[in-house]
Amino acid sequence: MRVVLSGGGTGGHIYPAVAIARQCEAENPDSTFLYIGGTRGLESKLVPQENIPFQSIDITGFRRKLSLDNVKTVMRFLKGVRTAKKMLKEFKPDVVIGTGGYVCGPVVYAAAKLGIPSVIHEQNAIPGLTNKFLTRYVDTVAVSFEGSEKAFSGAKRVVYTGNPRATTVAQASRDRGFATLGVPMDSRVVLVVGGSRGAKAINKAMVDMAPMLAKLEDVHVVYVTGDSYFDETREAIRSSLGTMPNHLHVLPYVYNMPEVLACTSLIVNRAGASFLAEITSLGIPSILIPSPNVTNNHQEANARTLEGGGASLTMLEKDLTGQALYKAIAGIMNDEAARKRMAEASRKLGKPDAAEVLVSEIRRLAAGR
Ligand SMILES: CC(=O)N[C@H]1[C@@H](OP(=O)(O)OP(=O)(O)OC[C@H]2O[C@@H](n3ccc(=O)[nH]c3=O)[C@H](O)[C@@H]2O)O[C@H](CO)[C@@H](O)[C@@H]1O
Repeated sequence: MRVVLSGGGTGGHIYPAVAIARQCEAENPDSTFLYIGGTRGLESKLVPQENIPFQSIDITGFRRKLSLDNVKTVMRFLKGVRTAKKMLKEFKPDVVIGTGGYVCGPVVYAAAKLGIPSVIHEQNAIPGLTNKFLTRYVDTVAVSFEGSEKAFSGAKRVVYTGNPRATTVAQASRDRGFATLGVPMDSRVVLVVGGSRGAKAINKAMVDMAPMLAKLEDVHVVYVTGDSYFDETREAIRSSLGTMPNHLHVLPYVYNMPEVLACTSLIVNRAGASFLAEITSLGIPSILIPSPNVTNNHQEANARTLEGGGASLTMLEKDLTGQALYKAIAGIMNDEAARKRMAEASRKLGKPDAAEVLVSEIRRLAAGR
């Protein structure tokens, strides 16, 4: 099968596309791929590292307010469609898959216009702008939440698949997670992350909380700042504590996140949909701090779903302080029964076979059925 993948901007749109490629390969090692991403998104760095052939087009997103920039965006979109058509005619895919983010707009639209079977995968319960626009052009919309089908009125076909990244993490090695972190096997690990790009508010709370962490017994705190905040955050912690404690591991980014998640006891995070699919696939309890700066406040909706199921605590950014975060972490890590109950509830919300379900839909389309 010849497959074009497109999605980007942030990790939450890129990794599901990579997970689809891995599942296609596992089922048929002769599968060939082309990933079409944006010139400026995180995908231009991550996809080549995954050894998936990568080509880029120049594209920006729409602003919600009327502005001159939107005129330029329309021009770039049309140019993007022309470029994508050329790439597709050359690669001759059996199927084209978009996983959200601006860049998949022109690529999936071009595929539909050329009559190539196409699919979009939506990670959130509320669709993003690009996927909403593409809904009426594609053959299938694959959704991550059961019941979110109704958000895609006008689609030819909507299928509940879950998020394919759930399958990747379900297969990851826990031992390799401990080994790459350099902590003893079976340590209790609390992982703190601010989505795929880091989050200033979480970084500030972590700096304030750092002196309290020594009170958590037998716990390793792995704290991922995001590339662009790494130096300043690490320095702030060092200067507040005078040293970097052994049980605190500050990292800019984690490239083998599935393995690190596999050895995590509790996660503190934003509430991006791909991350949530991953942590429920593994049954990890969580404290979620939804980003207040996303379309339709969809991260709070994501977080409330997990909280409602008993898998998570939601902490709104306006209530986030070092003290409040420490209290929430200690409350869960010092109460093993509560942590286990949350873990069980988290696992109940997971869908670890998502990639298989989605790839079987992709095969059906590629075979022209
Ligand atoms: C600000 C914004 O618009 N965020 C959106 C974006 O979030 P974002 O890109 O942050 O997405 P998620 O939090 O859902 O996923 C992040 C992905 O990056 C990976 N990862 C992250 C950090 C790291 O160090 N290493 C690593 O590999 C995670 O394992 C995960 O696969 O896409 C999500 C869709 O999925 C949306 O729900 C989010 O609202």
